[in-house]
Amino acid sequence: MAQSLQFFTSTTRSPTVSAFPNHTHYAISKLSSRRSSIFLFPMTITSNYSIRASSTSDLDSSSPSSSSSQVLVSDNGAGFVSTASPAFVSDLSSIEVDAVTETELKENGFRSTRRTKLVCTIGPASCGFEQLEALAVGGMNVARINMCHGTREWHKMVIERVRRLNEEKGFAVAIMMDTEGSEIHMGDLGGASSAKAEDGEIWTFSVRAFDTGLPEHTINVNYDGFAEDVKVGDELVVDGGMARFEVIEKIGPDVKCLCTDPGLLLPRANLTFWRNGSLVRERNAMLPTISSKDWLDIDFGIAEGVDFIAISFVKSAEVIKHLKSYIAARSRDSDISVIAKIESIDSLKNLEEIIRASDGAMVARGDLGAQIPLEQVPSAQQRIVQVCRQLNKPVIVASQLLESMIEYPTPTRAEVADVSEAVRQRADALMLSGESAMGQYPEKALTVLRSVSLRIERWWREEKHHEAMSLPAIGTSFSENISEEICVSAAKMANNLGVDALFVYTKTGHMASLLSRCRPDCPIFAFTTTTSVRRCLNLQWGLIPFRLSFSDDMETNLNKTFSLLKARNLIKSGDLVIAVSDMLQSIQVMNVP
Ligand SMILES: Nc1ncnc2c1ncn2[C@@H]1O[C@H](COP(=O)(O)OP(=O)(O)OP(=O)(O)O)[C@@H](O)[C@H]1O
Ligand SMILES: CC(=O)C(=O)O
Ligand SMILES: [K+]
Ligand SMILES: [Mg+2]
Repeated sequence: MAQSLQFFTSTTRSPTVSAFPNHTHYAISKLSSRRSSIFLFPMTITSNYSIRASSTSDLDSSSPSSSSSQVLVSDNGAGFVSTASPAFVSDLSSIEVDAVTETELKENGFRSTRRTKLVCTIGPASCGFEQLEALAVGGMNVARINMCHGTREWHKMVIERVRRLNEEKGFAVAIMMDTEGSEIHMGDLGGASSAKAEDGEIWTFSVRAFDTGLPEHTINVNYDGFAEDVKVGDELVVDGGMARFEVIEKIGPDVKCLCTDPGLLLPRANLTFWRNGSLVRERNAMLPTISSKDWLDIDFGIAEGVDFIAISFVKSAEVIKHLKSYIAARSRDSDISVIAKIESIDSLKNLEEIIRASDGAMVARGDLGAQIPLEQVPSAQQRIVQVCRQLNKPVIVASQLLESMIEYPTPTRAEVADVSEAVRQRADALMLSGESAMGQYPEKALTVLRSVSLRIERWWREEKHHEAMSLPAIGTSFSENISEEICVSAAKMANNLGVDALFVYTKTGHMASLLSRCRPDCPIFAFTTTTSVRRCLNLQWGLIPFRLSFSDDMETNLNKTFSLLKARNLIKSGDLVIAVSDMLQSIQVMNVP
């Protein structure tokens, strides 16, 4: 027997009626032969099962799906539906789930699926079709391309390969484009993959263009005002401390520097300047967050239909709002999520409003560690992860998670501990940078992220470390508040009853992220109507996104889903499931028939 708790509100409900529970009364009613329900309703119900909660903001009843056949066509993000050929449409009753999820579900059951999502930066070590496929098989949820490196043609090729992989092999890998930003950095070392600066050497940092190759011990700098701004005696820090120099002389566009801390110089490494022990920030403050080159890259990203655009060196919420309206005006049908990279002092100062304005955030520890003392990075990370969770925005922990694996096939114990801590903090996603872009062991590094995530997640569940994080109400309307309450209650019920999975039927994805925010013990099957929403859900903790054409009738949706999932051995009779949806504000508890 199935049981449900339903919340009914009317479209005309006055927003001034505030104390919802005080205005409700309780009734128990039989809905159907196999489902009994508890109604909480603030008004007289005139007919029972046909009433829908239509005041929810997450409901789009104009969606064509409400009249279409209720067929599960989940390819788990692979885009079969939008590109479906007529031949494929005739076979819509099959379920396409990506190979990784399907294997995990079949072999280990619901409870053991990985909750933490994985992002891999793609570079020369991982851009081949087979290499990308190996990463997809290994659990890559999002492929990141960094516009600091490579040509636009190269990025286009990577995007096309990922798309082809999704289409041909049924994966669901989303694409994130990361902007270069306009911080000061070195040039590309004239084609060399690295250069070694030794103690006591004199190097020239110059804004001149060298047509005939770089002279020895010379570094190009991308910022024209560099030679004017810098002062003799300044400390020049490469990549947050990979090497250090002291400015000893200025000669026109050239700045002579003495190497004081030897180290490896990598192409386009970030440069910061310190004067009397403080970071010199005026220079960067004058540069726009989104440079003219970034705008061209953003146009490219929109044209290519990437799923996420990550903005480097965000200083304020304004730039995010500006970009979001720019994207909205240019890409009417696609939903590109904007991720704010937290990697500067200003981004920490304005953290809450930046995150509120964004669709997600990245703890970009590489540059962050060059701007604040290293020992402050862990607490900044914890704060960013917490704020994101509270504001219901996905958060990625990035940089140097497994840095030693660029060269070695096993991580250090300290690196494993760092990954564990990010998983324990319940970040939505972990990111590989150099490890997957140019390291020797991209797949091995991904395997480490995957196995450490699985182990720590399981340990966390077994030990019942339910953190008592208070989740403040974030919705601005009454119906949004109801959705939040439903998700909080459903997640709590799921934990207390030990259910196998939460099901959420959501058109915008919002209900799914509200459930994810609660970090329940069981996985969340998120059924949504569009491929772009589903790919964005790929970044969120614990969500297993499916594409499903569903109706507003939950009974039909559930029966259809059960039979389609059972046919693929993804669920079995007797599994205990809790379902919520944004069509009918209800919590339904049932055993799979
Ligand atoms: N498309 C690419 N082509 C060549 N090398 C790349 C590419 N993408 C990344 N890399 C290499 O991998 C390293 C790490 O990549 P990552 O994306 O973290 O860049 P980053 O330069 O550290 O800058 P950011 O602060 O934007 O992350 C880079 O320093 C570069 O050497
Ligand atoms: C990822 C990134 O941009 C950083 O760590 O600086
Ligand atoms: K970048
Ligand atoms: Mg950075």
